[in-house]
Amino acid sequence: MSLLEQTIAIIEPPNREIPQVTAKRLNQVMEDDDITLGGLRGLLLRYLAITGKRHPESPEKCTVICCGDHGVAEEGVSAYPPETTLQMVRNYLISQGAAANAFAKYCDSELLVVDIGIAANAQDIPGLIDCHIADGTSNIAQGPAMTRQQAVLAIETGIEIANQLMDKGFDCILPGEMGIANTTVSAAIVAACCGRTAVETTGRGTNISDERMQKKIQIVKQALETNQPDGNDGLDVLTKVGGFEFGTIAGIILGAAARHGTVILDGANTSAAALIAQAIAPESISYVIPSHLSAENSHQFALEKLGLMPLMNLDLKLGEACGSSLLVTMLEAVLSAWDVLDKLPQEPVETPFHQEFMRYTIPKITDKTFDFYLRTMQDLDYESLHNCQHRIDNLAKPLDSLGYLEQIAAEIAGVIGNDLPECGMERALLVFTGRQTNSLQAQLTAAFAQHAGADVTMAHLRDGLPPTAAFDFGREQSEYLSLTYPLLGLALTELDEDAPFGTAATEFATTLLNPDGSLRYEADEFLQKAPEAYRPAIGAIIGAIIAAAHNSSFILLDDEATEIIARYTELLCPEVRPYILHVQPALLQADITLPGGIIASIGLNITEAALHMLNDMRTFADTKVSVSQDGPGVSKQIP
Ligand SMILES: O=C(O)c1ccc[n+]([C@@H]2O[C@H](COP(=O)([O-])O)[C@@H](O)[C@H]2O)c1
Ligand SMILES: Cc1cc2nc[nH]c2cc1C
Repeated sequence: MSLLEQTIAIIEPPNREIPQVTAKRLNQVMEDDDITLGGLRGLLLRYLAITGKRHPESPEKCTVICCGDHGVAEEGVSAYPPETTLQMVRNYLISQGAAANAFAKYCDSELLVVDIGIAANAQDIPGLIDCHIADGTSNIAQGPAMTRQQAVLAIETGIEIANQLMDKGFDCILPGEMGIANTTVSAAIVAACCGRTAVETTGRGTNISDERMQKKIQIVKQALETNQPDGNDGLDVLTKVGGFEFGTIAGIILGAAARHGTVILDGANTSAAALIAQAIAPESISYVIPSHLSAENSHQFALEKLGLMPLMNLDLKLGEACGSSLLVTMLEAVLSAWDVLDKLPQEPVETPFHQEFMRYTIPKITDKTFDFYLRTMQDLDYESLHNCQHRIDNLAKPLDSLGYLEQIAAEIAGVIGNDLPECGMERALLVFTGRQTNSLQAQLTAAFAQHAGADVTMAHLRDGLPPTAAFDFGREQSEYLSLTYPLLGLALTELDEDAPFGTAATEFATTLLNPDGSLRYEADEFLQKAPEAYRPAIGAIIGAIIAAAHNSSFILLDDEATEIIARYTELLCPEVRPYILHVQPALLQADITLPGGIIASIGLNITEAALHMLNDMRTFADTKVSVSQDGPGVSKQIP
């Protein structure tokens, strides 16, 4: 039997009992079905099924960037010249200033770079793993990409990589790829495997112009017509319209699945590779975890066919394991929360929160106080923002390819007035609570905050005072914290006596939003329309937002209740808008309904990734990578 056949033969379904008992235990401890970890619960159960352990060790991660060239590049389907593949490989291993380097560092993953078919002699590059099959594939618009033997070799190389990594103790692989023109290839693979047209699956790749996009669609169409790949035969698809790196990633998935290892998918290209693995051995996909939805058109179809739901949409268009690096930190957070939950109530962990209590006195607050804040609100430092954006545009990646992460980094530069905000900035969660905090909620808040490196202040609200008192309490707490913490998560919890986690978000949504999700009231009337019991919470969050923005802190929002209050605050005071990061559902589509700072903590992790991009990546000029020759990158990237 060949290595491929042997591997397919031993892939078995993942463990079924562990996720079942875990789900039962979660239901038992969390009590309330309405208030859930949402998509984090599915992520946890899937990972436990893969590992077959109730409490696995933290994942041992390895990022593997598979690099190959594509004959179809000669059709002019990319914004960058073909030699960019080799230049980026030098960047990974010599300059070490690529997104792959920054994100591996961010999530503490080992980084490997594999030559599976670069169209150049790359042997002088230190550390490059030589699995070279050929100098690039043949042009798929003219005929098959490779021979069937080469396709098997590409896949078996991936299996061997997975085996070697598992032997060394790695159990979580984050595949990535680099290959100019390979989004033309993935568009063809997805069209073949998902029964879609070239128009549906072709995307902008490295951010190409409208004109080139039309050309690219025609080339994908031609590749499909010329080769007639059979979508049910993974090897046929790979041979005819594939690329070497797609075969290697498919092999990594098969090899990891055979050894009960995890593979976290990144964008459209790794998902196209997963379609090939699925066609060869459907069960292998049980060992795969999705991360984000790429902006590349083919991705949604691939994920649908794979039966996978991503938890994030960050508008990423890059193949260097960026989204998977973010997902793995979310996985680690939920694993540590699960460790804590499963030991309750016998062994609670410490919750080292700073406690603050609202006074009984009524502060002298008038409209003038409010006006003072609004009149003296600082403008963003637009010079820092623009300088930061200029650096981001010139980091060695296609223009805008890191999507919302780019926006977050530039916005923070503007908020704190520094062209290059550093990694590891001080961060805190300010959580307003309506009563003595329920111990389970406190344990969850502590677990997620600790993972995000955030200090926590529990700020206790009191009933029976006018909303101005709560406004002043929120203002005061936030003003104090924002002196020390440039990153500040704002959250609510425990507002309702009867429900252990509170039902605030649902009630906020039903009373303050229209059925289509838009805001129901004008800014100045919403406080009167809000349920009486929640007015202190609303006042406190408004006060906290305005004071944090006033003191130039970057604000991260939490559950739907804080989201709604923030949206009204933005109506009331549009100046606060650029200071606020909306986390769920803007970036995170996980339907987490637990309040108490869990979503804000994930927002802090996303922010940290954006800062790693900004600090650890290097520019085109530094790394000698070719700049864009087409599309919006032409006017912005400097060689
Ligand atoms: O995987 C994705 O979602 C993805 C989306 C857009 C671009 N890419 C990266 O962009 C490169 C291919 O783009 P192109 O335009 O040359 O086909 C390749 O090196 C990929 O890693 C990757
Ligand atoms: C052009 C280009 C394409 C890429 N694909 C993945 N990383 C990349 C980086 C650059 C610079």
